[in-house]
Amino acid sequence: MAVIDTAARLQAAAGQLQLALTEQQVEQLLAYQQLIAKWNKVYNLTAVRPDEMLVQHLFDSLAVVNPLRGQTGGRVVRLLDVGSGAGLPGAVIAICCPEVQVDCVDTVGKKAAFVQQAAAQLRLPNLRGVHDRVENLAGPYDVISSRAFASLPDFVAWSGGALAEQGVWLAMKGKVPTEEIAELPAAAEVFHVEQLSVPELSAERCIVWMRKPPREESDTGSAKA
Ligand SMILES: C[S@@+](CC[C@H](N)C(=O)[O-])C[C@H]1O[C@@H](n2cnc3c(N)ncnc32)[C@H](O)[C@@H]1O
Repeated sequence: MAVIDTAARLQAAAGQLQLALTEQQVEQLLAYQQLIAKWNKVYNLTAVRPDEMLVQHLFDSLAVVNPLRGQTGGRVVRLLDVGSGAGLPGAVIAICCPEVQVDCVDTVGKKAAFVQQAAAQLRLPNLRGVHDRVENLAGPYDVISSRAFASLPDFVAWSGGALAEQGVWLAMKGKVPTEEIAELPAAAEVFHVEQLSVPELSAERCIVWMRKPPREESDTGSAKA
């Protein structure tokens, strides 16, 4: 009964978010949530209680899927989810967007191993768990996402080396982080702050979209002396 209720809530949330999920994707999302709940004690994945995971983890992550598609236009892209923990939002993106190749990086080996295990069990060839510090990754990735990871200045500083020249950062935040935006280094600029509405959640949520500023001619070495 509980499973049926959960599936119905998930379908309703997907409808609210205007996401067309296949039956298989709904099953994968529910199975993913169950995997987190099952392995949480062993892998120390999340402090969120099992009965809160549907909204706080799944719905929250599902809310970024259409905004992401708005940026990529449905193209095949590489996405790096930084400080991904149990795979949030990376695993949810991998389930909903087969065209997105998702790498979830975390410094904690157990968490990266969990994502690898989830990818195998859920049969997701586009999902990979990477055990490393983001600072060590070179990419290039078209999109770099994070949720509950770090301040915006730290996020872009640590992951900038892995972002493609034309790539974008997708930072999931609660209230618009005005102070963090003001403290961004010159190497990153905000081009959009997108408000999100998460089903069954009254808290504020937004995406801060950032990119590398266009290079000056002098940066490219093509300017005349
Ligand atoms: C608060 S958790 C957020 C997990 C997940 N994104 C979520 O929303 O549930 C932050 C994660 O960042 C990881 N982390 C911290 N510094 C990191 C770094 N330099 N590179 C990769 N992962 C890092 C931690 O191990 C931790 O799992």
